[in-house]
Amino acid sequence: MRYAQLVIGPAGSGKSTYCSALAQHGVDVKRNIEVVNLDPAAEYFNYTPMADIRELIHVKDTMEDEELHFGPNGGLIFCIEYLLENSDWLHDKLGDQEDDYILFDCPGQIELYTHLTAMKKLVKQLQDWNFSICSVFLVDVQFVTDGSKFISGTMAALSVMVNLELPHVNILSKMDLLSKGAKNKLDRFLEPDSHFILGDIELCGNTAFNVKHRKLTEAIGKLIEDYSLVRFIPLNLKSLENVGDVLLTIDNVIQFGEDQDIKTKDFEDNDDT
Ligand SMILES: Nc1nc2c(ncn2[C@@H]2O[C@H](COP(=O)(O)OP(=O)(O)OP(=O)(O)O)[C@@H](O)[C@H]2O)c(=O)[nH]1
Ligand SMILES: [Mg+2]
Repeated sequence: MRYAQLVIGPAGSGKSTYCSALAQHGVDVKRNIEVVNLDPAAEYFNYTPMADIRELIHVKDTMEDEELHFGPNGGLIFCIEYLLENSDWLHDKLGDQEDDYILFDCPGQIELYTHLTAMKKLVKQLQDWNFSICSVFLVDVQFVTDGSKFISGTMAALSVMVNLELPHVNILSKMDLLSKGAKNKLDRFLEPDSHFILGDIELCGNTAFNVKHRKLTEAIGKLIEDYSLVRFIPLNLKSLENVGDVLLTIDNVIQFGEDQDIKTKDFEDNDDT
């Protein structure tokens, strides 16, 4: 078995920073964590990738091509489909090391995860190569600090979960940037309590539309609460302990380390006899 995190989320949510921080954390705790760059338009990241899609195809190739003439978003989708058609390239780059742990740093176009099929096909390919994989959806915490934004962030997470059909972890990134007041408020959101979230939704006038709209928001809030549909884990990359905890949560989801535990236990049992 091999292990992977599909690191996804909106543009600028901190995916590449997360990947490089986790790779560095791996070095600190003597764990091998590799990163693969899957963003064909990436300009800068702070890690040494074990594979980089830009070596295969760059989004500029698709935009400058006389026949294709894509814009940046269409070009990106073309690149991911091109990668799927040339999966041998990725297979070679990934090698076949048992117990490998790889982060896939994905592009920031949210439509790739909410309704297009290219990412799903990529996931299927990785599973066929024996990867235990989960999606890690990053949301910039600064975009969910009031009630209505929190609900819309939650709905975005939910549509990604439904589309990818993978074990899934939602992360609130950039916690280090949050003020103390905002942090306290967020704590109330994180214990799903739709009444608190709803109390934080501003009503601009009591027009018939606003009243209806509020009812809808309440219904969605209640649905999320009653079914515990979406949970977020806050991540502060500046806290070593927090990074370790988040990694452990994800390890459990992809069952990383379970074999090792069993092996250790067998050994201990043998010792007793
Ligand atoms: N303070 C702080 N800044 C962060 C953190 N994570 C990311 N940033 C900053 O946010 C910006 C975007 O970060 P990236 O890691 O490039 O985000 P991304 O999701 O990879 O962006 P795209 O690949 O363009 O979609 C950069 O300026 C980062 O320095 C964080 O945990 N704390
Ligand atoms: Mg990036």
